[in-house]
Amino acid sequence: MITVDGLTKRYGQLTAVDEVSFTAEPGRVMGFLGPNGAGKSTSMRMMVGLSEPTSGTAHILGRRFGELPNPGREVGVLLDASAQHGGRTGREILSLAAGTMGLPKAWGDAALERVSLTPEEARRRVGNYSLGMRQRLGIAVALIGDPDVLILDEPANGLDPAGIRWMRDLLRGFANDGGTVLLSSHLLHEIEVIADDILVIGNGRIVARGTKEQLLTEGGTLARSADPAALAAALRAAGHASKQASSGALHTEADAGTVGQVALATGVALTELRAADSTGLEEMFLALTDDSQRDGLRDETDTKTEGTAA
Ligand SMILES: Nc1ncnc2c1ncn2[C@@H]1O[C@H](COP(=O)(O)OP(=O)(O)OP(=O)(O)O)[C@@H](O)[C@H]1O
Repeated sequence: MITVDGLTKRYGQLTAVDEVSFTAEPGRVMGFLGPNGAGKSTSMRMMVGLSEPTSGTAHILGRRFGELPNPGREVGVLLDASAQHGGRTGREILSLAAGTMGLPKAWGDAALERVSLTPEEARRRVGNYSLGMRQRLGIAVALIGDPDVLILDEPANGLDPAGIRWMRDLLRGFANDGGTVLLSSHLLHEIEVIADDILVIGNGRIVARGTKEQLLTEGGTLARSADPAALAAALRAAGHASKQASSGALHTEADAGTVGQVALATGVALTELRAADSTGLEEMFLALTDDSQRDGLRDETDTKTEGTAA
């Protein structure tokens, strides 16, 4: 479990992380989503003791990172896959990590296997690795101590779609075995594929949180019809706001059943009716992060959209 309470980091006038609080639960994968510069890396660095918070606390399994006796046995961390020494082989890097944690060398081989790096690849120098291979090696280093918690900053960076699916399965298995996963990304699709719970950060503040299902449901409904203006008016009369999405379809918070009933009663033929799913989540993500980036909104606290899980 990871418990973060009021975590704040100021650099001079800039508040990079502003009163961030959440709990990441065992058995679940939490995605930490936000645009570039939103404060994800700074938050994670504070969680693992690489940066001192201005205020607030972060606990992993009930203790500050610095209080963990052998941190790599409790929490696996990947902050920057390019940070490994390019002149070393993958196997050497894992041997060093095993040595630091006081683990048998064989644990390095087990970690390599878990991330599907072959023995031949492990004998190559990291300087010759693709970005995706470096990410796999970084995850192997995070996993080597058999920790209960994983904190991964942009681990899907450089992975192709098959690689992202592989990572989803790996993290799903880790969580199913009772582990806690926190991973960041600035790409909605990655988080949508991998995470159970989503925490959205914009301009240092949490702007939305909830299970993926909650946030998808909050994405509303998309309806395409022969007469969008008439459908929009009928929805409005029934108490449901709508707006034209970029695709031309109407986007409304009403559920699909309600939209169907309204269309039937109004005599407007529907040509498409579906949950807005990722389109809705994307629009929400863009709107929320745009809002949080705008000057003047930084001091408002009532712009949050809250689900229940985080
Ligand atoms: N050491 C530092 N000194 C001053 N400002 C910093 C420092 N580290 C980060 N920042 C600023 O804090 C803000 C948050 O940066 P952070 O790296 O946490 O964002 P991020 O969400 O991880 O972004 P990205 O997706 O681009 O990695 C940015 O405005 C960044 O410029």
